[in-house]
Amino acid sequence: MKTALTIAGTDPSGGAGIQADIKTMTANGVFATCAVTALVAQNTTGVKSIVECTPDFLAEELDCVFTDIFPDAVKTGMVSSIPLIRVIAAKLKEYGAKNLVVDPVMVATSGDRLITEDAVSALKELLLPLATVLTPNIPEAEILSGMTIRSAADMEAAARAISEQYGCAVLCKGGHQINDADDLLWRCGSGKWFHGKRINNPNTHGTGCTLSSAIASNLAKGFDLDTAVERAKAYISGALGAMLDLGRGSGPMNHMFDLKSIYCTEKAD
Ligand SMILES: Nc1ncnc2c1ncn2[C@@H]1O[C@H](COP(=O)(O)OP(=O)(O)OP(=O)(O)O)[C@@H](O)[C@H]1O
Ligand SMILES: Cc1ncc(CO)c(N)n1
Repeated sequence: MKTALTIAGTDPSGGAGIQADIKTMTANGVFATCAVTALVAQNTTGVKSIVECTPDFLAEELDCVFTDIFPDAVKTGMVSSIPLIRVIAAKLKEYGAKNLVVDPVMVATSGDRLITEDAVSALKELLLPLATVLTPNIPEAEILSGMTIRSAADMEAAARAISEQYGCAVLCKGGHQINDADDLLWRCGSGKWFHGKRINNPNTHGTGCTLSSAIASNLAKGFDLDTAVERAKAYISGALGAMLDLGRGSGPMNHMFDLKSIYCTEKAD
């Protein structure tokens, strides 16, 4: 069985963060492992408080995974602070991690910060250059590119600039700002749009975590990046389309909407 590792923060309400990542990886047919960066007391209405793991503890978590169940792909989500980013970058390099999906998580849907302001430059300098693909939403793409994004053409310009600066592919998510379900993948000097059908579901807690984990799962299974994105979009559309309605805020999706296909998605050689 193929394996994937998520390095991220927690969500006790289960719809985002490491909990969403593990559900997504499982539902996409890979064995999920995880290293926690921060314990986040949050639910569908917002973040209450954050307790970070120490850098030494995170390093030990990563050693435990990499020396035992080596991941076929890795996803990073909430990386929280400079000392944790340093550890993550060092360990990814030390172990030669492959198929790295970096979700540059900055602010939760609720508006709460999930990375300290001073750590954004460490994220750029240390983590982005290691990525196979980055998955910024519009506000994150604006911060990474220094550009203002108001249109699909702006998304293309920003994704291209970020891709050229950090030497990796960039999936700029249209998200809730521009066209909800249409995302642009910039790779190898050209762009490709992935059009999704907009689903009228206000419960979008954890969509970013879920998409990046689904991409990592499909890379782990050996699909190329375009196909991995295509499959991840189909998965998130299914999870949103199941119209789960839980919690008092923007609720979680149904990650297990299609349980019967879980073990039938291995890539045919
Ligand atoms: N209403 C919708 N219908 C269909 N697809 C959607 C909808 N909303 C978001 N998506 C898709 O979900 C994926 C995640 O995008 P989104 O922009 O929501 O991420 P995000 O802002 O990083 O998420 P988060 O809210 O977890 O921080 C993208 O592929 C996007 O196109
Ligand atoms: C831990 C964590 N990571 C990412 C997000 C963004 O959805 C969140 N709410 N919580």
